[in-house]
Amino acid sequence: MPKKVLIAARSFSRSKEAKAILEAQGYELILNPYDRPMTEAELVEMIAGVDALVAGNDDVTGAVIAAGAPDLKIIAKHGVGYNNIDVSTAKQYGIPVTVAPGANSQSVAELAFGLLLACVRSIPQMDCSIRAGSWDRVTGYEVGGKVLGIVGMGNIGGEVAKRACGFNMKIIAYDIYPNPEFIKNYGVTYLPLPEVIAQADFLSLHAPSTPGTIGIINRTTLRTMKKTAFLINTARGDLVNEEDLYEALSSGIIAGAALDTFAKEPLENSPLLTLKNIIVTPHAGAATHEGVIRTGLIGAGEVVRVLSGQAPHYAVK
Ligand SMILES: NC(=O)C1=CN([C@@H]2O[C@H](COP(=O)(O)OP(=O)(O)OC[C@H]3O[C@@H](n4cnc5c(N)ncnc54)[C@H](O)[C@@H]3O)[C@@H](O)[C@H]2O)C=CC1
Ligand SMILES: O=C(O)CCC(=O)C(=O)O
Repeated sequence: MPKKVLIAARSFSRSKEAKAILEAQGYELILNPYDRPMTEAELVEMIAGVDALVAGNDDVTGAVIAAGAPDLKIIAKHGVGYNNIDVSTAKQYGIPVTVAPGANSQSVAELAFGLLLACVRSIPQMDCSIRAGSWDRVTGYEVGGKVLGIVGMGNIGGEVAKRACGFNMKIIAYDIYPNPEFIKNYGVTYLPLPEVIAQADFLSLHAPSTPGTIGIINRTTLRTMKKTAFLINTARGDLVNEEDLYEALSSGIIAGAALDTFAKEPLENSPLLTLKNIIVTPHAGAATHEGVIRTGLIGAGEVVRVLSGQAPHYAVK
């Protein structure tokens, strides 16, 4: 009987390089039949008898893991943010959860920077306006000399800081573990979170979703931001209270925002979509050809290692 790998992560299933590694082992690949992340119920229905699960942003709950045990030997996250996976239940069943550290950092950092520039120069708004028959120029702002605040200075935050140096920005950051390399290489100044939020002209979020970060951008903290500031969130939607952000954007508390991630995805019928000073993308930070290949190769390698009895390289602790 061939070993079975359920590939819920749609990016992985489109990566012939990653799939080839699994196919070379003779595994049977079962693909996510939906054109979106899988729900708990859908995963529970398909997980029985599966040896490995490659998960994207699918709902890998305790019920899914319980339904997969004892056959399920590994959950390989196609990416880095594993807040959608019930790691503690996986641990109880002795199932390692692996990630692909750094594999998509460049892709996400480039999108974050693209969003930052799109916000401050109103790029999507001007594109829309020309298509509607007008030739109005929006006067924006330069980013050189402005303060970029980064919350979560890890792999992605570091890549964002590297790019900000090229734009001659002043970089301030908050992280629970300051990294001296970022101070040395990119001139990052670490500050307490309230100071980063208050001083930033652009506030870019790159921390994981944890009990310590959920809701860090809320009514109270938004009111401490500059009125001219822009918020960029390519981390996780639940870092931002969306109702409070709507209020802040519609009443001029901050100038604008760009969001790639949302509390509930896909984003549907959100009041945020009625605002002109917001740009949204569909959790596409990691969606580049290069990033998907790197991420898939790491995930496939982890699956092969575990299914052949070896320890994974990048298991979540
Ligand atoms: N939009 C997208 O497609 C993607 C989004 N992401 C999100 O970005 C996040 C960051 O990714 P990486 O930089 O690769 O992870 P990383 O683990 O390299 O960096 C995360 C950083 O956040 C810091 N951190 C943890 N808790 C914190 C707290 N309470 N306050 C401040 N800092 C805290 C850590 O010390 C670390 O330096 C992921 O967890 C994921 O949620 C990641 C990849 C793609
Ligand atoms: O789109 C993906 O593959 C997941 C990207 C992501 O959010 C992550 O790596 O945490």
